[in-house]
Amino acid sequence: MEISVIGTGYVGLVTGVCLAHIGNKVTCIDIDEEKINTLKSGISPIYEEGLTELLQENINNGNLDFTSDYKEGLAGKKFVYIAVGTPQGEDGSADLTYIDKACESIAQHLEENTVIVTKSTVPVGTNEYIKGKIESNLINEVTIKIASNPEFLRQGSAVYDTFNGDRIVVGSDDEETLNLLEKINEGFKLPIVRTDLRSAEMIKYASNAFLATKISFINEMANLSEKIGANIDHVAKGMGMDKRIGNSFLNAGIGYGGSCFPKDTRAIISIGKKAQYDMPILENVVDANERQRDILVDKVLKKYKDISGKKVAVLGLAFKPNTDDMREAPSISVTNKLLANGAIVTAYDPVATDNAKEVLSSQVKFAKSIEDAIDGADIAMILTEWAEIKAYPLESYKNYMNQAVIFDGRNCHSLELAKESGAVYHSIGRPSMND
Ligand SMILES: NC(=O)C1=CN([C@@H]2O[C@H](COP(=O)(O)OP(=O)(O)OC[C@H]3O[C@@H](n4cnc5c(N)ncnc54)[C@H](O)[C@@H]3O)[C@@H](O)[C@H]2O)C=CC1
Ligand SMILES: O=C(O)[C@H]1O[C@H](OP(=O)(O)OP(=O)(O)OC[C@H]2O[C@@H](n3ccc(=O)[nH]c3=O)[C@H](O)[C@@H]2O)[C@H](O)[C@@H](O)[C@@H]1O
Repeated sequence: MEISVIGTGYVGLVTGVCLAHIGNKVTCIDIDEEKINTLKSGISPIYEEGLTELLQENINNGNLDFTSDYKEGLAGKKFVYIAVGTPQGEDGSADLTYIDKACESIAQHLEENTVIVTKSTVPVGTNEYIKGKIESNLINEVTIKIASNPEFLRQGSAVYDTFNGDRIVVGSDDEETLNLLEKINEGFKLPIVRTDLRSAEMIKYASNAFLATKISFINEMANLSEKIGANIDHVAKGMGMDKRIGNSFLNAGIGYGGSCFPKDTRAIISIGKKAQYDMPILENVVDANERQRDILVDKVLKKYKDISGKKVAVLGLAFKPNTDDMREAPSISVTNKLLANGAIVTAYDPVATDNAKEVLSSQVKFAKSIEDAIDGADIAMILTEWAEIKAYPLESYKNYMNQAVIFDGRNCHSLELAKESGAVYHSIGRPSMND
């Protein structure tokens, strides 16, 4: 199939590359010319395992190309995927500015009948809005069909998820469009859920909201476990063995971040408000997550009372491992709170340092290795469970720090090893060691 993908961010680029890999002829369009030039030379602007290899292979075999020119990018295409950002607006609802602009550009350059497929996460009813927006701006006499094909990939394992996800959702109010979308997606060899437009849009928000709820729930259990002398690792294991609960997404920590859970939970609350329906569960999920981000610094402040002038090493900055994305990363609020309390902060992340420099305070110093960060530090705080940070032995901290005091916001180490190491070790929802 001849496909055009609008937007080459995490979703658009991975979608475009993977659609090309299963045999489609794909042109990706982005308004960011610098990004397009980078992509044309076979370099991925984002860090995703396996992406560069697939990108280069499909450019070389002629299945994939890139342009910032809509006319060139839409020529001869039967399907146009929209994968532009839908960030959080000021009132918490999804901001559709990028969608609007993409629709206007599509309408001005569409020369034949086309199926518009929305990959971006958009509020219920937006696909109908997109159809109207494009139709009212069309220059040529063409007809468009519309479909929703929400994306469930995770950053850091985006390519893997595209070929190994649990399901693909295709939504349309037109049977023929659903058949076409099903045909395109057959190449991924995953179960396909066929549904109407609005249900497809709702499946995306309901899924992210449920996962966010699971995280806030386990964090609440962790905070209580700590107070009453239980261990959240054992609690989560015991809960997760019940298949109705499931053992994934039960890792307690300093809260969820990233470009999606925070914005999508707020967006669904806003969708509820517009439908005059309160969503008390989700409102509390969001509040609980905000509070959870403070938990680790609060532990530090409880122990030291005054951290002014103390040297704090922050290990891990990205919102989760295997990504360089800093959007809504808990490290932002943690470092701000440390600095506000007078601490001297040195941070290390294996991949996200460049992006972190853009969003963290200029007072944060950046280290090139774990050793570099903890050298001469009074306190070490683990914020992201990178494999490198997890594998770094607790015994080694004392070789560099003034005294090995570690606050682990991602429960990277077993309590047994923590005890043996002799380091003072605090974590989330578990007893402290050697304190
Ligand atoms: N990042 C993720 O892991 C996931 C994101 N989503 C959803 O997918 C959508 C896209 O998210 P990301 O890929 O993270 O966004 P992103 O911000 O990484 O990328 C968006 C891209 O669209 C481009 N763009 C903006 N306006 C444009 C226009 N008018 N024409 C052409 N290109 C334009 C930007 O230059 C940028 O390269 C959002 O709705 C998001 O909620 C869904 C599942 C996973
Ligand atoms: O809509 C989206 O953008 C995507 O959002 C999430 O993917 P992502 O944000 O990449 O990352 P996750 O692995 O889900 O982690 C999100 C946040 O939750 C936190 N988390 C996750 C799992 C857990 O058990 N505990 C926990 O605190 C992570 O540290 C991270 O900050 C969903 O997992 C994807 O299915 C979805 O497509």
